[in-house]
Amino acid sequence: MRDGAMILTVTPNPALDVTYHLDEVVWNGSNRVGRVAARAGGKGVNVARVLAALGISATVLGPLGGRTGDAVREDLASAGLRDAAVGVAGETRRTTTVVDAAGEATVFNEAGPRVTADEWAGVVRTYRELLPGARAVALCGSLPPGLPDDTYATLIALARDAGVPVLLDTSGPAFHAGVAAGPDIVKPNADELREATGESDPPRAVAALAARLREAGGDAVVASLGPQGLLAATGGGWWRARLPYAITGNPTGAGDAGVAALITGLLGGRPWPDRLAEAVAWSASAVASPEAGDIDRTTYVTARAHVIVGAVEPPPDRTIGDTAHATHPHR
Ligand SMILES: O=P(O)(O)OC[C@@]1(O)O[C@H](CO)[C@@H](O)[C@@H]1O
Repeated sequence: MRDGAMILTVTPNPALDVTYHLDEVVWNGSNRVGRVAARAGGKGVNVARVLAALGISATVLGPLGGRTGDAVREDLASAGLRDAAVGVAGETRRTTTVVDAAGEATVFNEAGPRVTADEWAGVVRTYRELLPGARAVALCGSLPPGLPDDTYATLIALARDAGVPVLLDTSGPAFHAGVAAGPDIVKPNADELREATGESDPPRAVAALAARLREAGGDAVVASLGPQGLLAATGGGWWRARLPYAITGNPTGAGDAGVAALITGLLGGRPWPDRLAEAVAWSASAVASPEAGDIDRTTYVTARAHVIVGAVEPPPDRTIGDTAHATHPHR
């Protein structure tokens, strides 16, 4: 571990996250919005925000452009987050989340601006410069139009060459290509698992993905299954972690809080059951806070005391791959 160094979060498609809070949404009707929040977002930004709240130094990297990009930069600065963003010509996107009083959230994510190869080369250059000072890297969220499917795979290879542990949280073809580059941890949700493996049964899907990840030199699949909690397949065993009760609020960003906890656990070399319990509790604390990227510490404390973590057997008809692959110093 590099003392005094930071966690680098990469968000290729950052956003100005706009959240509308209403008592009740009338679809096909006209709605009066009770409260509006607009802040810097995108998955890696949320991860950095949570890390910062936990007292861990984080740097945000990604392309930003136009007035929306300026608004994102300003918000990052006012949140005290270090930003290594690279300027691009296209206008940074907005996302809109509509949350009602029952905690039902509907998310509208714009595609984002087209990022050119030259512009992305600038981001990769900054990434290379920051890697030697990073304790870990989190690669998070969708790719904007214009970037190839192997964008994350390239960043993973660079991190591995530099000996920096890396976590990948994305979907679609970028996820497929990223897994093949062997990141230390991947964190798919139920839809991403199904999409990546063609399996609808989560344990079988996790087993299939874990086998693929191990083959590529990676280690752990931590699947977030909503109210059913986390299912993790690691080189050291399988675990399920969940809360015995439901949390209502805004679930947007809950996965990002979980990612922040997983990275913290990775750096501390904590046992997996502990890392998963932390991830579930911080995710719960994110649901209980109104905006993505925020956490509610009271909810964390209660949730941490109630998380149930247990070892589980992998599904019998699939292996999870050979655990005797070369071990990584950070695992
Ligand atoms: O379009 P992506 O990159 O997949 O997701 C973007 C996004 O919905 O994810 C975060 C919640 O995880 C929001 O802050 C953010 O805007």
